[in-house]
Amino acid sequence: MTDRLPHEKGFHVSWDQLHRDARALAWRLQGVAPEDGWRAVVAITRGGMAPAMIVARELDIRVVDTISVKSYNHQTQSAPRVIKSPDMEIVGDGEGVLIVDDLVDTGKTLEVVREHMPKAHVATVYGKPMGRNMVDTYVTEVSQDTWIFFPWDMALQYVEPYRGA
Ligand SMILES: O=P(O)(O)OC[C@H]1O[C@H](OP(=O)(O)OP(=O)(O)O)[C@H](O)[C@@H]1O
Ligand SMILES: Nc1nc2[nH]cnc2c(=O)[nH]1
Ligand SMILES: [Mg+2]
Repeated sequence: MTDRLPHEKGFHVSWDQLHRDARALAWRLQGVAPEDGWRAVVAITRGGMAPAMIVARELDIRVVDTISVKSYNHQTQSAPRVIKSPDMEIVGDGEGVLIVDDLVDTGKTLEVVREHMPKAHVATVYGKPMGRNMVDTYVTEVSQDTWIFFPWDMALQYVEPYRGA
């Protein structure tokens, strides 16, 4: 487990917001694409899968692979482990390849992923200051003491009105 600030704030992201932010990410990535476009997208599972799908759709990238890195159990972090690698025949050293994740926090996940594909372009939708240097392109920054809640971890539920009957 690593020392980290407690999460004092929550940043709740709806599907709609995620879609808009992932499209904004795709727009930026379009601006820095190699001349003949990105060769492939590698999603960091599981959180990178929905953003990677949206980016691949916007940029018409048909080759999509995954790398699976496990480090968090709820909000507790341990040393990241690669438990599934992408097809190295496709991604090679990462040249022309986009790596997509939902967020960077401490940057430890991306450190491990970058070792696999050193020349890849790393993109996340959200970022926190500690991991900022591990990302080439991202859209929205939140403070280090904020926990981001994604739509796949939430459900709509009834709330009591402020003033009861
Ligand atoms: O920058 P770091 O401190 O390494 O944290 C960022 C990673 O943590 C979360 O994944 P998690 O390990 O919770 O797995 P999941 O994507 O399967 O939910 C998130 O999706 C990033 O991949
Ligand atoms: N959902 C979620 N997963 C994370 N993994 C590391 N930081 C975060 C975060 O802020 N939110
Ligand atoms: Mg993840």
